[in-house]
Amino acid sequence: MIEVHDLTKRYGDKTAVDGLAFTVKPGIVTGFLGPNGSGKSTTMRMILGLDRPTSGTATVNGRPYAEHPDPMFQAGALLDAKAVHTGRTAYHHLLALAATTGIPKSRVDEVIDIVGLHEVARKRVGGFSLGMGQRLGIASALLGDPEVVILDEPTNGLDPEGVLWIRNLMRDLAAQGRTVFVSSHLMSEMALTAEHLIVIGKGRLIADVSVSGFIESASNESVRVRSPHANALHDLISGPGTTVLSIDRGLFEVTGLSAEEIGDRAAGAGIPVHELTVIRPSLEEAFMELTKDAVEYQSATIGATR
Ligand SMILES: Nc1ncnc2c1ncn2[C@@H]1O[C@H](COP(=O)(O)OP(=O)(O)OP(=O)(O)O)[C@@H](O)[C@H]1O
Repeated sequence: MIEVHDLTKRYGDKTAVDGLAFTVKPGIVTGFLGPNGSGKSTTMRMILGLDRPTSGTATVNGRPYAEHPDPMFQAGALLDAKAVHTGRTAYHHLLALAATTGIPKSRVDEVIDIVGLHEVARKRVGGFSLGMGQRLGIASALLGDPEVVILDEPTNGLDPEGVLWIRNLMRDLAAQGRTVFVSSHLMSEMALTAEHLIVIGKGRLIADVSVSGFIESASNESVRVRSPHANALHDLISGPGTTVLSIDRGLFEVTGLSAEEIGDRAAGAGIPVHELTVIRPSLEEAFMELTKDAVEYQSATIGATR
């Protein structure tokens, strides 16, 4: 379990994290979402005792991470996969980590198997691909068989096979009862992996919501309907609780009525319909909408691409 209370981090006059409060529960994957620069890495670093909060607290399994006598067994993290000694083999990198933290040698072979690095374990890390480096970073995180696993953008730059592997691994770790906290700036990726979401923007909490709740609130659908009898159709579907936008001649975008209702009404009135399309915003669009006021460097064309 991770608990964050009123967590704030300032760098000079820049507030990177601004009064964050949330709980990350065991047994599920929790996605930590936010646009670039929103404070995800800084928050994770404070949870792991690598940055000192300006104010507030972050605890792992009930205590600040650094105050645990056995931190490697409490939480394992992948923050920067490139932070390894490139001259060492993967095996020796993990062995050195294990030796300095009182973890038995047998666990090194176990984590190498878990992450599928068996064939390259005796090769120097300097020659590793990005995906192999991510796997090694995850092996290091799992070395202490920790209750809490924290991964900062673990799928960044990976090929589809690597993305799928990490997705399944996170789900398995959660199914084993662990707390899995994973950051991303991609809503679509989190929708496939996480059960719960903590969304931040400009260091502030924007949403603490289940993925299914987010999808439900995001699926604010509308219906596009086209008919050569534009006026008759307009009269038929207009009314309280319905919004009818005229897009083009005979083409309307309707909210407040389902496609079935519109189709049935038109059929009942003998009005021909040439198009009936349900329009649902993508999760990525819903996420952009949610965080639009909290994006640090907004592109001028963002609206035009929707
Ligand atoms: N050591 C530092 N000194 C000054 N400013 C910093 C420092 N570390 C982070 N920041 C600033 O704090 C803000 C939050 O950064 P952070 O890296 O935590 O965001 P993020 O959500 O992880 O972003 P990204 O997805 O781009 O990695 C940014 O504006 C960043 O420039």
